[in-house]
Amino acid sequence: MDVRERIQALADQVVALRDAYYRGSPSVADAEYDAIEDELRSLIAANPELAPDPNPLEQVGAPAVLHAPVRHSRPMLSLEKATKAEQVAAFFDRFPGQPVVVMPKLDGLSLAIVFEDGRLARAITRGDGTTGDDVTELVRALVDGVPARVDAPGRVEVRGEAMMLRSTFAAYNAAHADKPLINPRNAAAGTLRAKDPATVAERRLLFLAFELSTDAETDTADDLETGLVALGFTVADMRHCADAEAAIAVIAEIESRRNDLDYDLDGAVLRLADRGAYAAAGTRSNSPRGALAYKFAAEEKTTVLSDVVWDVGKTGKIAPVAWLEPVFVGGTTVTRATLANQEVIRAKGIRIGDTVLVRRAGDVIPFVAGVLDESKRTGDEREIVPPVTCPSCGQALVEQGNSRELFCTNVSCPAQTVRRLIHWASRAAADIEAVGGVWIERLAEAGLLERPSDFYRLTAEQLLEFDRIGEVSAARMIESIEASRTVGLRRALIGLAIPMASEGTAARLCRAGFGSLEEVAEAGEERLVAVEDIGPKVAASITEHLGRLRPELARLREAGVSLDVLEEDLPPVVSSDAPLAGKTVVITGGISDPRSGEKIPRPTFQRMCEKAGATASGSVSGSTDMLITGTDVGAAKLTKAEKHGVEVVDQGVVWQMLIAAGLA
Ligand SMILES: NC(=O)c1ccc[n+]([C@@H]2O[C@H](COP(=O)([O-])OP(=O)(O)OC[C@H]3O[C@@H](n4cnc5c(N)ncnc54)[C@H](O)[C@@H]3O)[C@@H](O)[C@H]2O)c1
Ligand SMILES: [Zn+2]
Repeated sequence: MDVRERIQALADQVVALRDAYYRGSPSVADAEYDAIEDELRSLIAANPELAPDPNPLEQVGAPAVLHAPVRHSRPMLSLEKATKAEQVAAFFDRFPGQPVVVMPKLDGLSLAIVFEDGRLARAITRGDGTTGDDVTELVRALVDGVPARVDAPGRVEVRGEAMMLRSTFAAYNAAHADKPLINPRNAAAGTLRAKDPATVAERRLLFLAFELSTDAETDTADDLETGLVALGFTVADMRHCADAEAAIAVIAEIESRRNDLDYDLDGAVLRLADRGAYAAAGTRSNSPRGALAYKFAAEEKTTVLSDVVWDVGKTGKIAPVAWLEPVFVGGTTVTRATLANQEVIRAKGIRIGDTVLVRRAGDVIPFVAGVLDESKRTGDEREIVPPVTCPSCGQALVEQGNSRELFCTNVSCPAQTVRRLIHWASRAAADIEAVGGVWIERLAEAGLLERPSDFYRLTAEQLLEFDRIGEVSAARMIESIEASRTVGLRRALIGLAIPMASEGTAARLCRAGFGSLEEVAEAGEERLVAVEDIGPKVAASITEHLGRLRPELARLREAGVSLDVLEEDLPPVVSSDAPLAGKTVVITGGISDPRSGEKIPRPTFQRMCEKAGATASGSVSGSTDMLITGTDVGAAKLTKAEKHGVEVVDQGVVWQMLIAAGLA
């Protein structure tokens, strides 16, 4: 194929892929689409005379199907892309002396919100950049962060991104396993295409603002962020940077914090902070000159599903694991991903041999989001058939719940035994660091390990029988096991892998006054449900399983393993004049000691607040009294705090209280 043909083929592909994407059913991952655009861009740059006409790279979006078309006051453009530090430096060089803000490039859906004489008049999607869809009613009903009124006369237009939070996305998919959403961006776009807000009520969105334009006579701040905040908007997290070096540092920081946020971002945006300067910089055919997008590594890619293996877990659950052709996604090479359960596989229509979309975003385990383009099928794909017997012990499996999860109920199933032993030795439990999973498996095969208490009977002599264990490693293993005898109530309970009992459950039992694992085993369901956040199902599971494990608890005790509550797991002793007495607090952002500037891990700071009488909770809700903010606080948390009328207090104020009370 000559260059002319290649350019035409790529241009056709770009048009077709955009069309599918803007209709809501992308056929490739964004990273793959971007690669096609990049190739086309560089071929055209090298052969400008061969540029196709029209050139899709000079157009925005796609002529989407519009229900209620509205023309934009000014085009809604794309952004120029950068991937290198030099490009950031070149941007600063173009605008000497101009202040620049750096903010996350939010991976949602752009909206223009128009106010007339203070009232919300219209909300419009980007569409093809010139004409978008009127989605005012949907925005009023479903999008947080768009005020119904602003205190400004004339015409005010605010642009920004409508985002589905990752937590909303996960909750929706958990509740609708039969019809899962593929990713938050697509979900946001789909929400604003709905005919009736009631049908998508569980798919709330959050609007984060990043652009402001007003009539000449309207007196608002020159600084973009100040202007948006004054109008009452939640603003994309903007940071002023004086030079390229500072901007590059902020970009790196945004990328490193990417996993801590509750929304997807696919890069960072640099933009002139002064509204007048941004407007004066003007535009190219499809992007503003006063902004630049720095792209990060993709969190979604497509790859081939080469097989599905059914894995036996520590509670006997048999879960499908996707074996993938290696793919670089979310910063690492992924070869395995979860497929949840047989109902999810069925709902998504996945087959072995399919090209699947793999997502690894935030702290979640990589998972197969679905099949994007069924037309890629060759006919050689195979159906995924769930097993009827346990792959480890051969016992017939039982199905549980709506998602028809499969379980092996054989208590002496070898695969489960090994998983439980590995779990006992894991960091969150007994933390037997020197005995890894492979050795646990060998020791179990050799008949030396069957239950947690067996670890404490192992001798160096027994270990030395194994080919690849020498004196030094045998001694290390024994020492590591020895040290784990002080495991205590909380971590022992975690280590015993009681179904439905989480790490939080174990912590709450300790704080509720239980002194030992035996006491929990004897408590009975009634006493257990009295503990905060422990429901009847969890209580029943604890009672049943700890009852069955009574002989094992006795063996652990006999081996000198502590199953008593440890001082570190008890609630701190609070004096009556404690400065935060009775307050429920949420801590967010980076924490550092104002006296030394030293970074303080959040659990350490939380512990100090608890000593000052506070009860710490993980998320802002109606029962929160105070949101304690450190550095780089996400906009979503602040919006939520505002919504619930929660007092927002800077960490500095709390540090002063803690220091004055002698608690820090
Ligand atoms: N998978 C596919 O087949 C396919 C097809 C077409 C497009 N796409 C994807 O769609 C995306 C759209 O590309 P594009 O060129 O239209 O948009 P872009 O990547 O150039 O970004 C422009 C958009 O970024 C948004 N944005 C987010 N945060 C912002 C901020 N802080 N400041 C300013 N703008 C901000 C705005 O909504 C703006 O419309 C790309 O990520 C591309 O990969 C995918
Ligand atoms: Zn089994």
